[in-house]
Amino acid sequence: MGILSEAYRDDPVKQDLIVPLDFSTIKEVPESHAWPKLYDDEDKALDQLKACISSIPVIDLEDPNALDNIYDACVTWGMFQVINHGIPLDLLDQMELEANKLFNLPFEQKKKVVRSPEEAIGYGYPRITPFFSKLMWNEGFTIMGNSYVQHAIKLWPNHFQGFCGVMEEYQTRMKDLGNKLMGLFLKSLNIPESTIKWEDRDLCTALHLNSYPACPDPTQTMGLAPHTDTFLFTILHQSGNASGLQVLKDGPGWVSVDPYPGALVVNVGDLLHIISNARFPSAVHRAVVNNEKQRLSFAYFYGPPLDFQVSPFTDYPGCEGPCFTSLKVKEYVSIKSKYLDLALSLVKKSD
Ligand SMILES: O=C(O)CCC(=O)C(=O)O
Ligand SMILES: [Fe+2]
Repeated sequence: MGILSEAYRDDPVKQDLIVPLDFSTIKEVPESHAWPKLYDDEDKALDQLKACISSIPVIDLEDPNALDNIYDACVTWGMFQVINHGIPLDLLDQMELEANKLFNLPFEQKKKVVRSPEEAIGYGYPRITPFFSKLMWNEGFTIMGNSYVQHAIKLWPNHFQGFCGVMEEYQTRMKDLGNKLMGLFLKSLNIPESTIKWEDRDLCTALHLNSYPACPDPTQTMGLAPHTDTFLFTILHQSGNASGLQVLKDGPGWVSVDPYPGALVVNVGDLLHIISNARFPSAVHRAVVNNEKQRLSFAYFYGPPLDFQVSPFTDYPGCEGPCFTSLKVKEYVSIKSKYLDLALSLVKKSD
């Protein structure tokens, strides 16, 4: 955790881009959060049509064809949903209860655990906020390792154990699932596991809880601006009661990724894009909001140790050489935190 904070320390964020609005008191979208109109009724109808003709695949991890399905989904979408993933559904329910408990605290309480300017952990607006001229309709809480303990004690001095137990269990289960998915990604790309080796305890992971409060005019604001995730891949749980996640696809444009009962969303991030030598796209995605209910999502970011050297794997038929320079994870994290969506192009090899 310390090392990742180091990577962020060079770029402290201004306080007003960290502390969210007290959304519970807001009756209309303020100028600070008004993005150019996102969609109108025609777009909405089009979205529904697109959802009928193309949607990201749902893959059963116990299906004998899971590996081929994962490869196809990653090449086509950089994203898929998984079922039979081994995460108990009641743990997902408990996560929702705990996240609700946190985000529904009075604003003054939540401010006690606000992220400090050079850190990645704690409560606040998304960390990508400084790259956009408008603020997002989102409040989040980031956990790395056991950082949640100090925060939970501040929030609930006498009953922090419930929150802590669930966060710990969730991270342990996510890491196991992450290891399993990592093995499948490598297999699907024909990359020998021996070329990508690290100690489990050194993995760089983070858990980010997102809350998107119901919004008086969802067409006017953005829940989470378009981005790619930095690490290898992300495992996302979205609460079942509201859609919001969208993935960008050549052709149809923004395609909704609606919650599928019991499924988790998995998306390719920048580092897997680099390792796959651009065979897997790093999924560009965003979240929109709705005017009826709060939406929650939990993103678990799975990354290699920060000292790991990331190199494109080029030993496959038809490969014309590496598309990216090889670099350490912490170097890439630092480039990403300075340049966001330009980061991948900055590490691209010139012809
Ligand atoms: O809320 C969502 O569906 C997306 C969250 C996300 O992309 C993130 O936290 O990086
Ligand atoms: Fe994301």
